[in-house]
Amino acid sequence: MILFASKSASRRAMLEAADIAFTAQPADIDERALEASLGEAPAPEIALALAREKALAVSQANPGELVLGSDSLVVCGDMRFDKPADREAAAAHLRFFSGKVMHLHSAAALARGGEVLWSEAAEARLHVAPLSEAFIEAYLAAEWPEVAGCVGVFRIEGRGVQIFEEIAGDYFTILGMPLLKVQAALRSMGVLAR
Ligand SMILES: Nc1nc2c(ncn2[C@@H]2O[C@H](COP(=O)(O)OP(=O)(O)OP(=O)(O)O)[C@@H](O)[C@H]2O)c(=O)[nH]1
Repeated sequence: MILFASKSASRRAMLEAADIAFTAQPADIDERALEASLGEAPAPEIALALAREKALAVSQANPGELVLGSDSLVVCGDMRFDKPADREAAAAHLRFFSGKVMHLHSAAALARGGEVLWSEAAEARLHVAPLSEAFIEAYLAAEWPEVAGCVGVFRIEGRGVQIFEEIAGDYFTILGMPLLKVQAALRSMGVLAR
């Protein structure tokens, strides 16, 4: 059994589908302050730092437990995006993404006793179709507020597919965590049977 330092429903669903036993204990860290302190570090490094900090925070509070943390962020053009603050921000994000390539970086980290044992990041590239105002309004009418908790303002398992013309990358990375890498790490640690 591992501790999962996440409130993300889609990440928890991934672990359940993979039959990875966990107890959820979301990390209480100031993600935006940590992200701001990293300045213009490369996006994978920011996602890794946040995933590590979430795992470390919960591992320090639970000595002896193996803790998994994860984080996702989007880079598009020269801008970095987290989850939309409100519906207006969601529409603004979609307007900006229109016709561009969205780089979705997801990272995961495993920690025990306040020490990071493993961490990795993965990137998916999602080519966004030209999005009209009419489409954005209809899309948010259907998908808000469900996508309020989604970086990139989409649920790939839902109507998010309508936004894209082409996707390159791992499905789980897009959902929010590089699950295949997490599974391999847990197997290498003997937590999961091979
Ligand atoms: N359902 C769904 N969620 C997505 C998708 N893409 C990204 N997300 C979610 O977007 C969120 C990214 O925000 P984060 O700050 O990394 O994580 P969080 O939701 O705050 O949860 P924590 O792990 O507790 O930090 C995560 O919950 C991802 O699972 C998708 O296609 N479908």
